[in-house]
Amino acid sequence: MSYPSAYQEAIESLNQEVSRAQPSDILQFCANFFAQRLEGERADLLAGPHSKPPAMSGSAFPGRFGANSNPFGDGEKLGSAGGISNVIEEEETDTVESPAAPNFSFGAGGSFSSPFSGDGAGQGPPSSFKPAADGFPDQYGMGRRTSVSAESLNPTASSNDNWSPPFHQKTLEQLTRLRKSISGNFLFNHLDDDQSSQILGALVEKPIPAKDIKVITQGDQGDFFYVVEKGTFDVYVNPAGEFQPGPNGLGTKVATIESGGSFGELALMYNAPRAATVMSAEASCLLWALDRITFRRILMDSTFQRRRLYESFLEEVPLLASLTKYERSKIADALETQKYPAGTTIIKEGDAGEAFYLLESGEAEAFKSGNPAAVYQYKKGGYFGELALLNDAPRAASVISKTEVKVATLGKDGFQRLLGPVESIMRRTKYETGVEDIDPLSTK
Ligand SMILES: Nc1ncnc2c1ncn2[C@@H]1O[C@@H]2COP(=O)(O)O[C@H]2[C@H]1O
Repeated sequence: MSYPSAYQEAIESLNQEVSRAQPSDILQFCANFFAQRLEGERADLLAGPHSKPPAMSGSAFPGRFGANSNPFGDGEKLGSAGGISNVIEEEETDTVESPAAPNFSFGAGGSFSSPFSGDGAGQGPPSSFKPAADGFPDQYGMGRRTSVSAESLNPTASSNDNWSPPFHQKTLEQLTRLRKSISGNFLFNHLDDDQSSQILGALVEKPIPAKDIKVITQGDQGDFFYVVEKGTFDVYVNPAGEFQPGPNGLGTKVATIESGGSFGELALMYNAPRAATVMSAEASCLLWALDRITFRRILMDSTFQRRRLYESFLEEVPLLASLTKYERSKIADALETQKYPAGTTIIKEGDAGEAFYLLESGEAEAFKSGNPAAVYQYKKGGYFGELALLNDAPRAASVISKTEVKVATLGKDGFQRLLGPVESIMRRTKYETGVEDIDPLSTK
């Protein structure tokens, strides 16, 4: 008997997924698998003519609450737009619309309807999900979907399939604002021109009119990555692994994200439940939302590689030991590696300071003019170049490579934004001879 090719393709995809995931509850797994494929196709149809149907959106892990159910128990709020449940504000009578829908708007009658159909997703986390002590889930990567869709077979842009990103028309004024918002974001640093214009086309503007709007709810499925154009957002982690109703349901505040920053990448990168709840900290905020598939196809590759590349090295840097794993990943996003042969002047005394350096391998030494002996020695995991940035002063010494070295550099902007929590540790560093003589560390 011959089967329709679409059916054969679907069954093959399911087989691959089952053999990789080895689920214990086969029926639930298959039900979720097909429900989510359907969901992806419908979402795409509703999103308009520019987008092509993804083979599958969402994660295939069986949710504690079953496919398409809301962990907060209000199954009736499930929306069809975006194929996912409404969100977020338990108290709100939300009208559900896909944030990707061109005609997205807030609800009638002046009451806010959450724009985030994607992030109120009904799929709860697997019951084994628990965040680590630092709020960063241990299981990241474990539930990683590796098959099924074109997206996940090859998450990077590839010429051998017919995927193209959604395109949302923008005014010149919107484009100018958008370009400015992403210009300082390290995740967008490594895009070529084509990728940049694809990302600019795919982002959708999302005004957040009020304070305390939950954009992301911990434990939910994630469908969008967000860039902050205006306003601030607070990040909360509940040690139970999900947002819970009640006065302490948010958990502890772990971070604040400001304009130019971004959030919501973890769930998309690792196919994991949302690791934190993210809420507007003031009224009149403005976000740009990027759909999961475009994020995975265009942005994820470099982000993922960069975080992996620096993960183990940054864990061994004593200066960064007090940071959470998440704070270290944000540093990894911003680092650039450079190699220098032995005898290279990496930093020149008296110059203006533009970057901070972590020594990835090799050895280097600091020298001060008039003194032929080295005043400081650097080994793997050491850092230099902080004084000029901390004090807005000229370089206090020259740093010269003693062997071939590999350094990870962090620009001034990243240094100021990401190393705030360890500033006091850097200020405590005692230079044995010379450097502190001309550097007014002690005056701070
Ligand atoms: N300490 C933190 N732990 C986890 N997530 C964080 C933290 N600080 C900020 N976030 C962001 O909060 C987001 C919640 O959704 P995601 O898990 O997709 O991605 C998460 C990160 O982008």
